[in-house]
Amino acid sequence: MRLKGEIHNPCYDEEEEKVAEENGRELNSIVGVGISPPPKLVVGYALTSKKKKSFLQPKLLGLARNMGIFFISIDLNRPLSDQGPFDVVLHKLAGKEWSEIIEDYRQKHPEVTVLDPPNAVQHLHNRQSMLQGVADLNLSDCHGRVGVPKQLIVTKDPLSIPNEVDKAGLKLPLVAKPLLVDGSAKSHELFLAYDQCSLSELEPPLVLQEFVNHGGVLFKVYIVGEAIKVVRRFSLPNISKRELEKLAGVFRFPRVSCAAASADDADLDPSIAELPERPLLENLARQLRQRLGLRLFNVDMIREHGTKDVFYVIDINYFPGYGKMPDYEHIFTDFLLSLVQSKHKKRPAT
Ligand SMILES: Nc1ncnc2c1ncn2[C@@H]1O[C@H](COP(=O)(O)OP(=O)(O)OP(=O)(O)O)[C@@H](O)[C@H]1O
Ligand SMILES: O=P(O)(O)O[C@H]1[C@H](OP(=O)(O)O)[C@@H](OP(=O)(O)O)[C@@H](O)[C@@H](O)[C@@H]1OP(=O)(O)O
Ligand SMILES: [Mg+2]
Ligand SMILES: [Mg+2]
Repeated sequence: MRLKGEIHNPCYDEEEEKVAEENGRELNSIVGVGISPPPKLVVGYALTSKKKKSFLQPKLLGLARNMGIFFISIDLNRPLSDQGPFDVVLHKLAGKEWSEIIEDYRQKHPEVTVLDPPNAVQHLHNRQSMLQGVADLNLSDCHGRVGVPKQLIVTKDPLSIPNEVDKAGLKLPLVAKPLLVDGSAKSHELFLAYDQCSLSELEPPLVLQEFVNHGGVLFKVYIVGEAIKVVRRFSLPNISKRELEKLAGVFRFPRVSCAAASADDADLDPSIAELPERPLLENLARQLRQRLGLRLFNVDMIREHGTKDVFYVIDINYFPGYGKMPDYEHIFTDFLLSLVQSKHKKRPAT
């Protein structure tokens, strides 16, 4: 017998199919034979193949299985309500159609924890709404200040950009980022602009953000429910005044901070590498969690070079590359189990 939600999905590669089948087979035998206790938690997932590979690693699946957590692939060709039953649905897929499906499912199945609500995820698909409100967070008394670099949104007419930048008082160099983040490679194509005239070469819609010197180190703050994990990553080096005077043009740069190579073990200047203080991160994460209505995201933070505690949030990502987060399998399984526990707590005693 096959479990509901396990019918062949053409998006699968063979390895993924095997993982899901193994999970399902085991779940069946546990439920059917009745030797082991029933699974505590069934997690349905709808993820891209890239995400399945990086997230559903054997170390996560193995630990989860031992804890009674089973991951089942959602079949995108069948109605979601016919699959499961799930306790949790994990999802990251692009497109309006999927958002509507998952929102409809959420409304009809309030007993299922959908991670995360599509309208909240949507908020991060636009680099303007993504950072809205970060500067207003109340982080006083909290071991540092957190802001957003000065930025300008350009939606049309590239020829007007130099003038708009001038009017807005934005200082060069600028980082140009596509306004919309839709999971495509194009939405991660970023440029550094060294002079005002060349800005008209850029393709709106985009965000122009002041480049903040930060010593070439970035802090990735991963959030999984209540848990926070921060890692250092390599980033763009400082740009000196001299360099700025010498250079003109817009230059595309690669995805520097996405590389799995962490800067955690590098021999770095301590004033640059020192992690933001824990109370600051806890406060930031708590407020962002509330404000965004999300439980799975990460925040890219930089420290203004030459300061001890002036930070900027430059990017927030939904369901980021947790596979690269140290200890992610324990953090994730603990989080999933905490969802069942909080559900039980909410249930009225009979
Ligand atoms: N305002 C800024 N000042 C200095 N460096 C910046 C700034 N904005 C971006 N960067 C650098 O460019 C990189 C990419 O920027 P950003 O994180 O906004 O793009 P992204 O495509 O959303 O990245 P991700 O892969 O994390 O989703 C950052 O990791 C950082 O190294
Ligand atoms: O590529 P990875 O798996 O590492 O994860 C990256 C993730 O890609 P994926 O969701 O397709 O996996 C990106 O998502 P989209 O914006 O493109 O939707 C974004 O969240 C990055 O910030 C993540 O890198 P990290 O911030 O964790 O270093
Ligand atoms: Mg980023
Ligand atoms: Mg991003």
